[in-house]
Amino acid sequence: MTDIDKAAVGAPTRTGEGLDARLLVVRGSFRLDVMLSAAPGDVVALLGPNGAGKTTALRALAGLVPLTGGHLRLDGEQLDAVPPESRPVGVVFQDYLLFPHLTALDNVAFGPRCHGATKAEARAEAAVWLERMGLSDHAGVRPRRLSGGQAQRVALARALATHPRLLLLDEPLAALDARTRLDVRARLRHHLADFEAVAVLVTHDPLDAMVLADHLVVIEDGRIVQEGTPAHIARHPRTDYIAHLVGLNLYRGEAEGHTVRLDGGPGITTEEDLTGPVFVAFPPGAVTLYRDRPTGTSARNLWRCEVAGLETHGDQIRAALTGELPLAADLTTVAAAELDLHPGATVWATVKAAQTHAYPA
Ligand SMILES: Nc1ncnc2c1ncn2[C@@H]1O[C@H](COP(=O)(O)OP(=O)(O)OP(=O)(O)O)[C@@H](O)[C@H]1O
Repeated sequence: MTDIDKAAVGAPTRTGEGLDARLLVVRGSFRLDVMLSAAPGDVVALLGPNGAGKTTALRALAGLVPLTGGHLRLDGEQLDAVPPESRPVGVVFQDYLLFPHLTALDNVAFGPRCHGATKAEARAEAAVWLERMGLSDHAGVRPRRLSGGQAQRVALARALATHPRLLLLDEPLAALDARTRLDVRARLRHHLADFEAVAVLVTHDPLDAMVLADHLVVIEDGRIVQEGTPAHIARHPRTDYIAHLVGLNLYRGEAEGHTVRLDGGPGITTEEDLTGPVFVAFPPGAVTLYRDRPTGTSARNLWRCEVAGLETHGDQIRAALTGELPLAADLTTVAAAELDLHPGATVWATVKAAQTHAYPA
């Protein structure tokens, strides 16, 4: 099954429920052209580097940026021409965008009120949502007295209180510090699991995407370069950007049996027996480094490299290597000291065939 086949898992149902969109937006020299489909209950994450077009896609779904072409259907209804305020869409922005002069309760009540509820109904609904967010005690508080995590929970309550058929989240955790982020991520996961409509999340952070979404859409330069489940994408990256995100060395070449000949580079011996264009990936932790050419190693892959740079990576040292094969290798601080690694040092890198993973390109 290809990645595009896998996308069908999140396709709208035959009754037309869910999201079915082709977003074509031209802004100056930038062109976004992405197809998005999702069934009710799906959480889709748009992931990609700066300037890839994620926010433009989200704003197009919200109606804040007009479509240059394509279509946008939600639960069978054509939304292209529906103004943003009339769309059944809830939006949560990175910087919350709460009304500073309204209390938390009235911020949340604003959503239902705009959708026609009476003041009393809207406030009753808002109280329920604040309670679900664990914020009943803060109902009378204005935004400037809320922490970042609390403000983001109010913003989420405000979006959910309108019972949107499409929930859009633009980098919802980006403004939070690491600890708050953990807490809000866990809560968000819980609320998204209960959410019965389609949710689309924009993020830079692979962890947010992996934890929160069941379908990832990776956008680079206005186009979808890969989509599928988080587990599939983490194991089968198809671009350097994704490989880097999930922490893998990635190469492209031509397989003949257990050997993959890289374009203009050396061969890699792999576990898989394949023929034709393939990707080969292996984690930096699978690389063993030696200062002298090792003898008697059972590893099938051996390359002569040069250390280009060293940086700490968690409790490990990550070495960037150039030479026969550019690669990243992780080693302990003790090992790095024993090998006397420094930029410019020559090293030999080995990787066992069993630790590589090859798959058709
Ligand atoms: N108002 C605008 N007018 C013209 N071009 C714009 C406008 N806003 C954004 N762009 C361009 O559209 C492209 C996509 O931007 P967008 O903000 O959608 O990317 P992104 O993936 O969300 O990036 P980031 O992660 O940095 O937010 C960029 O090249 C940007 O320069």
